[in-house]
Amino acid sequence: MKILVTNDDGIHARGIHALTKELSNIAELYLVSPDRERSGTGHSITVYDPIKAVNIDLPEVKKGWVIGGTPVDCVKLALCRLIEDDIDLVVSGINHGANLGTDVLYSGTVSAAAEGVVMGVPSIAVSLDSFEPEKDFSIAAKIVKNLIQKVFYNKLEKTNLLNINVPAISSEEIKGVHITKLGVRNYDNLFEEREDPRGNKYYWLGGGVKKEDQEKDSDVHAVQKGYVSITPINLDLTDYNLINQFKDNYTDLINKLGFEEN
Ligand SMILES: Nc1nc2c(ncn2[C@@H]2O[C@H](COP(=O)(O)O)[C@@H](O)[C@H]2O)c(=O)[nH]1
Repeated sequence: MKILVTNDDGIHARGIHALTKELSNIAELYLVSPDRERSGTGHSITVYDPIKAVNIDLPEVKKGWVIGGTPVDCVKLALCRLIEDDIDLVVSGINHGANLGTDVLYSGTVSAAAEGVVMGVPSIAVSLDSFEPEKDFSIAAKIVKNLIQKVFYNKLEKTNLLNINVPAISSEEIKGVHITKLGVRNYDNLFEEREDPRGNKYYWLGGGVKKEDQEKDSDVHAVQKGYVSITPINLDLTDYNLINQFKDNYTDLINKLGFEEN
């Protein structure tokens, strides 16, 4: 099995190295990682700047690159240009901090995995529910390895994206695994206002989670209660209910818009 490993916290983050150390036991690894922290970059790509790619030698990795781009650039560049072999799985993480509920819309970790699915490769995003840089990532890495080896390998369809969140507790304390839906994460979006030496105002996004979702089948609730959360995510954003509403009222809608049907 050939796995492409990436992340959004950058090559110096501990999470990606815990992941490659563990996954190198079950697969041949390729790594493409941003050269610096790219948290919160969502599905952004680099269009108007060149993307620098520098080889990196890592003991657990067949070939590795560090690039001056976003997490999605990493996967796109890897699958379209850098790697000639066929990749069986993209694994993005281990993120420093959970990516639960609506976090996934901002998350470079999840979007890098989503790009794998866009490129036709089954993909997994994995995050640890802790922002402590010295946190032990090995438990989350072992969970991902076991899930790939024992549950998902050869069973993931080409269109599958799994978002995995691991509670930051000991393996003995982890109560099990829940298959969940995306919950709701509301943030108290504290933008700190500051002033530069020339009197120009600038802002820093800070804040934190304001209210956690209490729905029992949500990813937020599972991690809160000490379970590993696995959320299957579909990239089809179409609102089929609304399509049917438009179809049911099509004639009326067209008349209101003043177009004559040809
Ligand atoms: N202060 C806020 N933080 C937010 C908000 N929405 C998401 N987030 C955090 O960003 C990361 C992005 O994920 P990553 O995989 O790119 O690191 C996410 O985990 C949340 O912690 C917000 O509205 N305000």
